[in-house]
Amino acid sequence: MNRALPRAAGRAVAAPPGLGFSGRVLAGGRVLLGPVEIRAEAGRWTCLLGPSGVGKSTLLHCFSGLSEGLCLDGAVTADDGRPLPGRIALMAQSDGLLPWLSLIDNVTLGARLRAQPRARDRARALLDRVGLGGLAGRKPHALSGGQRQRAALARTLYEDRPVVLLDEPFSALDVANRARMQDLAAAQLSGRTVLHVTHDPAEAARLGERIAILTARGVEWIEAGGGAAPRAPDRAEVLEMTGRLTRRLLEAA
Ligand SMILES: Nc1ncnc2c1ncn2[C@@H]1O[C@H](COP(=O)(O)OP(=O)(O)OP(=O)(O)O)[C@@H](O)[C@H]1O
Repeated sequence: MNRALPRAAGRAVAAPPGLGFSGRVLAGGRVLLGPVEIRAEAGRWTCLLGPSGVGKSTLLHCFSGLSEGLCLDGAVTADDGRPLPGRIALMAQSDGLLPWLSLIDNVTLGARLRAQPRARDRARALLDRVGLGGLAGRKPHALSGGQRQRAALARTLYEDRPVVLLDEPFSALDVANRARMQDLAAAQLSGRTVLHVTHDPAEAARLGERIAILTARGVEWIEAGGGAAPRAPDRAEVLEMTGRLTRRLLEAA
């Protein structure tokens, strides 16, 4: 199949594959997740909600290959049949910033670890976009929790991958920064395959093209309405969807 290449900030990226996981995940003989079947469609933004401890982060770790200590009784697939390593960026729940590096060196860390040239101008531009342009030389300990999370977002966007996994990426942000960072991520990651774990129904209602609720009983899919994302937070369809998702999560608890 011939897919248009998404462009972000004027840069073409490789065609994104869809992702699938089918099966169970175990650790030490205990089932952490599943049996479950879940898909993130190619080039679309999928939000994943669900109660704490149901296995959302575990699923992202399986997709990203960070499954140390986990036993996969099932399959992770890319629908173009090609290997996933090298095509995925993960923004984990913890910011993972290295304390001895400046912000700009943290943003370009992936390139450094891969012994690739570092695009410092692009890193600076991304730090600007997340509102940290004046702090590029600072070390992480001198930042607030929300600033650290925005630096981690800049590092994820810097990776410029066709598949992006986001684990509660805006959870530490104030309302205004949260809306701004949601808008930025939606623009930068448009056309990529995004799987976004969140506890915030309003966020899923703004950003999700498809929304999944994962519970111990399985996955419920909800097709988002309200037009192209990011949707205005006070749009009637967004408010209605926020209420609907909240009700479903309360019922699932
Ligand atoms: N490597 C591991 N070894 C053993 N147990 C694990 C491991 N990783 C996760 N777990 C357990 O698996 C379950 C699912 O954890 P996970 O972090 O995936 O949940 P979650 O849905 O992302 O929760 P939250 O919304 O609170 O972040 C939890 O009971 C957790 O304690």
